[in-house]
Parts: sequence; structure tokens; C-alpha cells
Amino acid sequence: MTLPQHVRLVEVGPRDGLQNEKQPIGVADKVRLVDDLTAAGLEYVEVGSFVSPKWVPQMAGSAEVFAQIRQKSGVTYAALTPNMQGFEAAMAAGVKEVAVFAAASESFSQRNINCSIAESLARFVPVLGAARARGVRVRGYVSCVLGCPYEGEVAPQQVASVARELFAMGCYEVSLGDTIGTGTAGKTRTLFDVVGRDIPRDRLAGHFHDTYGQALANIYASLLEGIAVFDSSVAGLGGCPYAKGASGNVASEDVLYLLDGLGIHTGIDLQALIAAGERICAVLGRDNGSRVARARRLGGG
Ligand SMILES: CC(C)(COP(=O)([O-])OP(=O)([O-])OC[C@H]1O[C@@H](n2cnc3c(N)ncnc32)[C@H](O)[C@@H]1OP(=O)([O-])[O-])[C@@H](O)C(=O)NCCC(=O)NCCSC(=O)C[C@@](C)(O)CC(=O)[O-]
Repeated sequence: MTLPQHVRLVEVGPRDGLQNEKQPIGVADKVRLVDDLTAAGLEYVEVGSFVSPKWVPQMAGSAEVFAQIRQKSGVTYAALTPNMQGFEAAMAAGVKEVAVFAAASESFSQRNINCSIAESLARFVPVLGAARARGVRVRGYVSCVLGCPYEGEVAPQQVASVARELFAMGCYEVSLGDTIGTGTAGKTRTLFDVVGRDIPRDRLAGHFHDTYGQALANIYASLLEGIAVFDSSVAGLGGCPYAKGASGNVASEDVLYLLDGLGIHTGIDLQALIAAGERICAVLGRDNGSRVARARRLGGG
């Protein structure tokens, strides 16, 4: 199969990457991260979440972050909104694109958003309606597509059923999340084969955490299935508050390196992206999760 000629990266570092950090991170540092990512040439940055601050305290300042970032024309700056309360807060903050998030496993849905899968989908219907009325695009997420921290194996058909509902209610794209990073290349191909029977592949995205070191292999497997949108996190930041032990998303720098090696060019400046990752890692006092960034720091390549 021929690989896609163009790939879009959805940078989730400021949201998925930072949401799990225990230490307080100032608004100025979050703003600087988003601005650095814009400067590096990312076309899509997920900036924050309008969720309960009791559930995810780190995202509490998202409105202030939106107010202070330098938005570049042509770049999408998005936020997660789990319900109408979040959607309205996002609109008040001037957000132009939002994402709703469901799960393919009942246990994860309960732990993450305190309701069943069916209840979550019902909650999203008014969000999609309000978004449509305002001309706001909505992206959909499905978590636990290749395994659940509470239930183990998740059937691709279950993922397909949730993804189908999100697409049918108006999500323009559905991102399939390997929340705990247990997926393998073989399972990834099967997943997109099954979900791709209901939803056009150019409306699907892959979101791979790298807990088992399989994320790049899973992205390559997805490319072979015709998937051309991938979520990634600068410096491999992150983890999920409701999936203990899950590591961050695949590092954006490493995905860029993979794509470049395949002759798929994104226009993103790798050096600037590495610098953005190094800076936020220094702020957080943590190791850089990007293998490419670490190699370049040591003078490799
Ligand atoms: C969904 C809720 C709110 C339900 O939480 P709930 O407690 O069931 O909500 P509720 O409607 O009963 O309201 C209870 C309180 O929450 C408040 N509330 C209610 N809604 C909001 C809101 N939007 N913004 C701010 N506050 C809100 C509401 O005002 C009230 O406040 P109180 O009267 O107690 O002071 C909660 O469970 C929640 O916020 N969960 C956060 C989940 C989250 O952010 N998880 C991480 C993101 S998902 C992810 O990382 C996976 C992904 C996308 O990356 C893909 C992958 O890797 O799998």
C-alpha cells in the first residue's frame, strides 16, 4: 500500500502532556510552550481543557492561557470540552475548535468522566448542536482503543461502535487513543481495518501513548492503513490521570523524524520543536521523552 503524501500532526503536549503533572505550572510557562510550538510550525495545538478543576487541577487556567497565547492565522488552537458547561466556558474564552472525549470501555468512561459511554454520548449531542450553530468544529476522541487499564482487552467492534456514534453526531474527525500504550502494530492494523469500514480513513486519527515503546511502530502500521493524522506530544510529555502508569504520548520530535525519513514532509522545524521540548522539560525538571531530542543533545545525528 502507498503511504499518505501529507500527514497532519495534532500537538497535544500543552493539554495531554501537562494535565497529569503534579507540580503547579504557571500560565506564563504554558503560554510560552504554545507560542514555541506555533513558532516551530505546528498547524494544530491542543491548548487546554475546560473540565472540572477538581478532577484535573492542572487545566484550571486554560481560559487564561487562551487569552495570552499569540494565535497565528492558519493554526488551530483547540480545547477539550466534556459537556455543555465546558463548551460554554470554552466559547467565553474565545476557543474556535473543541474536542469531546468518550471511551471504548465502560470502566474507563466512569473513572474519566463519571458516566457511562451512553451517557457521555448523550451529553455530547447538545455540545455538537451548539458548536454547529456557532460554526465551531468538533473533534472526537475514543480512549482505550487497544486496551483498558481496568478491563484489559477491548474489541475493535466496540471501538467502532463508539467512533461511529461520534462521527454520526458531527465530529469531523475521530482520534483513536491507545491510552495505556499496550497496542501493537498488528492490532493497530486490525483496529483501523475494522473502524475504517464505517468511517472514511481520512476522518480518522491515531493517538498513541508510548508506554510499551510501540508508538512509532503503531504509527507506521497506521500509515500503511492510510491514516494521515497523528496526535503527539512534544518531548513525549504526559500520561493520563485515570490510567495509572501510562506514559506520555509519542514524542512529536520522534514522529517528525520518522515522517521525514519516509519522505513525508510537514513543514515543521525539527530543531525549533526540539528547543520547545527542551525548554518545557527544564521548567518541569524532567527528562526529555524524545529519543531524537536526547540524541541531538548528545551530538548524535
Ligand atoms: C466530566 C466531569 C466534569 C463530570 O464530573 P461530575 O462530577 O460528574 O460533574 P457534575 O455535572 O455532576 O458537576 C459536579 C461539579 O463539577 C463542575 N463541572 C461540571 N462540568 C464542568 C466543566 N466542564 N468545567 C468545570 N467544572 C465543571 C460542576 O459545576 C460541579 O461543581 P460544584 O457544584 O461541585 O462546585 C468530570 O468528570 C471531569 O471534569 N473529568 C475530567 C476528565 C479529563 O479531563 N480527563 C483527561 C482528558 S481525557 C484523556 O486524557 C484521554 C485522551 C483524550 O487524551 C485520549 C487518550 O489518550 O485516551
